[in-house]
Amino acid sequence: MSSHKTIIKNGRFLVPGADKPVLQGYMTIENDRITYIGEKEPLAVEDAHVVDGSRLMFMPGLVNTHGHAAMSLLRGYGDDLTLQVWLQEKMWPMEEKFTGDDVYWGASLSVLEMLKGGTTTFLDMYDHMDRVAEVAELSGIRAVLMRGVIGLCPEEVQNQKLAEAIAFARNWHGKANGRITSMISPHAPYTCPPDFLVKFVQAAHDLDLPMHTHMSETLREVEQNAADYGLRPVAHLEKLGMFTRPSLVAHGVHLNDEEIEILARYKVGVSHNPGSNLKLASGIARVTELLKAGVTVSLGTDGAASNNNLDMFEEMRLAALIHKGITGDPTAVPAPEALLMATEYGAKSIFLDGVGRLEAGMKADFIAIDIDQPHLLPHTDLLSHAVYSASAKDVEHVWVDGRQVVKHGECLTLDEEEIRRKAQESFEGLLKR
Ligand SMILES: CSC[C@H]1O[C@@H](n2cnc3c(O)ncnc32)[C@H](O)[C@@H]1O
Ligand SMILES: [Zn+2]
Repeated sequence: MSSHKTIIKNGRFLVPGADKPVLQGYMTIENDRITYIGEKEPLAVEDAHVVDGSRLMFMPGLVNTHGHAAMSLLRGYGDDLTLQVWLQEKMWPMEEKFTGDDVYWGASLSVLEMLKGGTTTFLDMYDHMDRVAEVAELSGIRAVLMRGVIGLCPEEVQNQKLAEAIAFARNWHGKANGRITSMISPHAPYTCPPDFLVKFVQAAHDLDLPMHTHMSETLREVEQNAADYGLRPVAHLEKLGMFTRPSLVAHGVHLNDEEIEILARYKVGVSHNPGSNLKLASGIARVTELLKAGVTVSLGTDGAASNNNLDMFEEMRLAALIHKGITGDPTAVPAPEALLMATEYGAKSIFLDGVGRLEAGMKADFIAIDIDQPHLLPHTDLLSHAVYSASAKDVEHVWVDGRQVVKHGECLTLDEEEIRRKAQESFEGLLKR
C-alpha cells in the first residue's frame, strides 16, 4: 500500500500545556498520523506534499463532545424558551415528523458547518443514526455516534428503541478506518425510568462501551428527580450503576460539592455546553470547581436549535469568559485551559486515544487558521488569539485522519450547494407535514 505524506514548513503550532505552547517550525504527517513536530527541519521527506505554513497557525482540530447534528434543521425554530417548554412544545412535535432523509440532510448541514469551522470530531446523540453515520463516513470527519433513547413510551416500544441502540453500536463501532466509534445513550434520567436505565447499563457492559446522557441540566430537573425518586440525578445514576461504566454526562449545570466529588471519584467526564445553557437559561456549570476536583471537562455546542450555531471557537471563548465573570477571578479558565477543554480533554472525555494534541504518534486531526487578518494581529500571543479573538470563519484548512477535508475554506468531501438546498427543502417539508 502506498503511503501518503505531508510536510508543513515554517508554521506556528499550538501545543497547549507544553513548556513552549507556540512552536515555530515543521510538522510531518504520514498516512493518518503525525510523525514529527519540531523547530528543526526534518530530513527530506520523499514524495511529500508540501504546505507553506508561513501565514498560518496550526492547532489540534476541535472536539465537540455533545450535540444533535440533525437539529440544525430546527435552528431558529423556538428561541427564548426554557428547556422544558422548548423540548415539549417546539422540538419534540417537529422531531416526531423527521424522516431518515431529514436526519441525513440536517446532519450533513451540521457536519459541513463543523468541518468548515475547525471541528474535526463530534459526538452525536439522535434517532436514525445510520444516516448520521453515512454522513460521517462520506465527509471524513471523526465521530462518536449513538442512538439516543427517550423512554416515555410503552415497554415494547422502549425495548425496540434499546434494540436499535444496541444494533447501531454493534454495526458502527470502529468503522470508517476507526473514525466512527459508539457509546450507549439513554437521553436523560427524566425521560428514562429507572428499570429502563438499568437495561442501558447492562447493554454498555455487554458491548464494553461507555455511556452518555444529559444530566442535571436545569434546577427543575434536579428537584423533580428528588421528588420522583428520592435522589438527585447524580446519586440516582450512581445507584442504577451507570458510573460503573466509563461515562460522559452533558451539562452538569446544577451540581453540589458532594456530587462533584462523586463524579471525580468515578472519573465521569462533563461536557460543558455554555452557549446552550445560557440560551435556555439553564444556568452556568461550576467548571472551576469541577476542574479543581479533577473532573475531565470538555466542550460541546449541543444542537444548533439551542445554540444557535456549531462554532466551537465561540464555546471556548464563552468558557474562558463566563467563569471569570461568575467567580470574580480573572484566572478562572485561562486560555490554555479553555483550549485543552476543546481539544485534548475533549478527546479524553469521549474515550478517543491518540486524538487532540499535536505530537508525533498522534492522529493527524488538525486545522490551520489564517493569522494575517486584522483581528489576529499583532502576533503577541497566538494561543490567546485562538481562544479570545478567533472564530470558525478564520479556519483556512482542515485535516482529519491525515486527509485534507477543507482547503482554503472549501469542503472537499461534501457537496455544499446540494446540502444547502436539501436542508432548506427538508425544513419546508417538515412545516407542511
Ligand atoms: C433522542 S436523543 C436527542 C433528543 O435530545 C433532545 N435535546 C436536544 N437538546 C437537549 C438538551 O439541551 N437537553 C435535553 N434534551 C435535548 C432533542 O430534542 C432530542 O429529542
Ligand atoms: Zn443535548
